[in-house]
Amino acid sequence: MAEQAPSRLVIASRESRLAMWQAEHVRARLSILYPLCDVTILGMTTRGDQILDRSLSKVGGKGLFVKELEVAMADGRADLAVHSLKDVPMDLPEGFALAAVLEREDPRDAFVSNDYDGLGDLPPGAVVGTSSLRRQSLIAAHYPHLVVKPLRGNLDTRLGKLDRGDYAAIILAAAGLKRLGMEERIRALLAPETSLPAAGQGAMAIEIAHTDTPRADGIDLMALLAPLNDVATSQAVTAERRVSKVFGGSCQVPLAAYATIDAGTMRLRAMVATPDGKRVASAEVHGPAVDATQLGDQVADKLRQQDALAILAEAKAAADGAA
Ligand SMILES: NCc1[nH]cc(CCC(=O)O)c1CC(=O)O
Repeated sequence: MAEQAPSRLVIASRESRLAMWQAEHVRARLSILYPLCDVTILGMTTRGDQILDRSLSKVGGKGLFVKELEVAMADGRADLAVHSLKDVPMDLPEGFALAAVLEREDPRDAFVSNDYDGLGDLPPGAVVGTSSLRRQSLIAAHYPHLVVKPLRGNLDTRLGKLDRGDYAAIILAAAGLKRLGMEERIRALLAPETSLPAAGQGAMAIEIAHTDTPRADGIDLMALLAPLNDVATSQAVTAERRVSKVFGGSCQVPLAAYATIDAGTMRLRAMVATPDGKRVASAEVHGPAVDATQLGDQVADKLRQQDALAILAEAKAAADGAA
């Protein structure tokens, strides 16, 4: 039985093309589930979208993409927010919760270039664009002859900078390109063995304001949105985000965590590295997918045994030094 829906629901979203695509996807699915409910999208600009001249890890991290949307929900201007899960901090502010994690798109990193077929084809000194510390570390570790330069902005901005010739190649999440119908720009998909994905990459999440006090209209949003939750994705990202949380949980750290599930068994891989790629800790665990949180803790323990904390301290010192 479908939950009782209100006559109207408002989705808060960033205004980038990818964010709007994702909000529209959720809007369409809710309209099918609750045909009598009028679902609309409230587009808004966040601080993360405005600050484009500095690396996010230096101006406060990914939370900058979600704060304004949370304020809209707290004010009653919106009922839910759709996010790329990768941009959602590990700990949500008091009074907010994730109501659903949607089925994952391709979680891999994509190599995008107009002239080259893959990282292995780039000549020494070629400039690769990415602002992700994780991608930077991985490139430095596997392809030390390449030069990594920062690259910020939404997908169209980043592709524009590539096309202008500022970079020989750029690395982007495959999920965003696929969702926006730009899959043909992908020259190569990076195997998880080379470029282990970030926690939550490729998954969308729905956030709601959530307290013990019921809403004035008596609507149980958590129950209303539950049918959009994908159990396997939810288990995978629970494990991945646990690893991230154990190590300080932000994009200020070069950390990868990636879980796959086969017949109820999870394989969880995780990695931390210094930005120069010289020190890397990586670990892997297997176990029942329902034990996602414990698997996250186990892989974090294994990383710690390989000096992950010292590696992260070195990464942080390097980042602070560069700021
Ligand atoms: N860091 C920004 C961000 N957040 C989510 C995505 C892509 C879509 C996704 O992972 O779901 C991107 C762009 C990128 O990393 O290239």
